[in-house]
Amino acid sequence: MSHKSAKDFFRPLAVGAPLPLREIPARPSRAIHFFDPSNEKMAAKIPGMIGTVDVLLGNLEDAVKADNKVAAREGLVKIAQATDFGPTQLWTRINALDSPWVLDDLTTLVPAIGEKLDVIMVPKVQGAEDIHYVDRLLAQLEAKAGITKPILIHAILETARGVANVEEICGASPRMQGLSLGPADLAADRKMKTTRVGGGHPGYLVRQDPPRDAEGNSQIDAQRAIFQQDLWHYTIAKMVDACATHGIYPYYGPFGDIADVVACEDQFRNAFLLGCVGTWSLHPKQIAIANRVFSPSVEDIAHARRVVAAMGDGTGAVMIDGKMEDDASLKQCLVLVALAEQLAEIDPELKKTYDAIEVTA
Ligand SMILES: CC(C)(COP(=O)(O)OP(=O)(O)OC[C@H]1O[C@@H](n2cnc3c(N)ncnc32)[C@H](O)[C@@H]1OP(=O)(O)O)[C@@H](O)C(=O)NCCC(=O)NCCSC(=O)C[C@](C)(O)C(=O)O
Ligand SMILES: [Mg+2]
Repeated sequence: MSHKSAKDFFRPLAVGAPLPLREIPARPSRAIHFFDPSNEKMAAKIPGMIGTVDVLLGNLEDAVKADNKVAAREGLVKIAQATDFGPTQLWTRINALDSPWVLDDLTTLVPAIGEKLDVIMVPKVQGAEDIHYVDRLLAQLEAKAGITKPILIHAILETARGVANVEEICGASPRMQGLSLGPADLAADRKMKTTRVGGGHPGYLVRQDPPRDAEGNSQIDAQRAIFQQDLWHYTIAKMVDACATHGIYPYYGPFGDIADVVACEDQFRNAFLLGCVGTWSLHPKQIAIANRVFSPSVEDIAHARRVVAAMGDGTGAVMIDGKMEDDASLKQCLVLVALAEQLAEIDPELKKTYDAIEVTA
């Protein structure tokens, strides 16, 4: 097997293409909001959403009817050309690499709106070879169109092989920006026996042991607590480790039960706590949930700042409220403080909230 030299990653893959980035910027992306550019009612709402959501994503793949694929592509070009996105990022999800639409997606979008597109999400990525294909093609198209900044790639993990190859996918190109979980396709590909788009399942549970009677016999019919488990824990944890290893960003993905805003918030928060930086929003009402969950809470920031203040030069151990804090808990607190600072830069309301926190001794 041949390997690139380390320095090859810093050279463009086509003469005249922009230089690859050495670091992926940590731009806030709490919610990646999906819209179908062929749906005129939905598309009309997009300019008004700028500034209220971190990422707007024109979706061309699944959830867009086959008859509307060309209209979606052309609709995205029209919206992007006519709109100043200000602080909001513009992403797209192209069709799958084995579909009849993807080549036209790329050869249309890059020349027409390549300067405005921050990230291209590639669905159903199986291994590094899929990223290499898109990487080279993007470089050629960028060079031809005179694009000045490299368009980044985000891969959706939605096949068993993609999950098995997650490490090589993350490291396949300096364009790799991050990963999202694609729970619906992944469930189908793995032959899981669920029928939902993300979220939990009441059958995936652990049950409390049965109580015993005076003779020591198990009372299996007694009332026992059950604890529903998270179907996605393994995959998300694997994604988080692979992304952290490669300096890129993990995201949860879709939560299809739009009406169940409570369970949606729980699923998002699990991902936030495990290390994800954001999630998807399929419906306008999921944006506020994502923004709330993926912004550190006032309590967390108040505590983090207290630890930072108490830890002085960052070494040693101190007691705060009966708990030991040391170098490693300080590092966790610094993750939260840094995230709050990034978010405050783009979200004036949040800045006011964080600025108002008083640090107690
Ligand atoms: C769920 C649906 C059908 C409910 O659509 P609805 O019309 O029934 O909803 P509504 O509550 O009646 O809508 C209220 C208003 O909001 C608008 N609206 C509604 N949604 C949006 C939106 N996203 N962006 C902007 N506006 C939106 C809608 O047009 C309407 O406007 P109106 O008040 O003027 O009548 C609709 O929200 C929708 O199509 N959302 C996007 C779905 C999507 O992108 N799915 C693909 C991603 S998930 C996936 O692919 C899986 C994955 C990763 O690949 C894998 O796990 O394998
Ligand atoms: Mg999918």
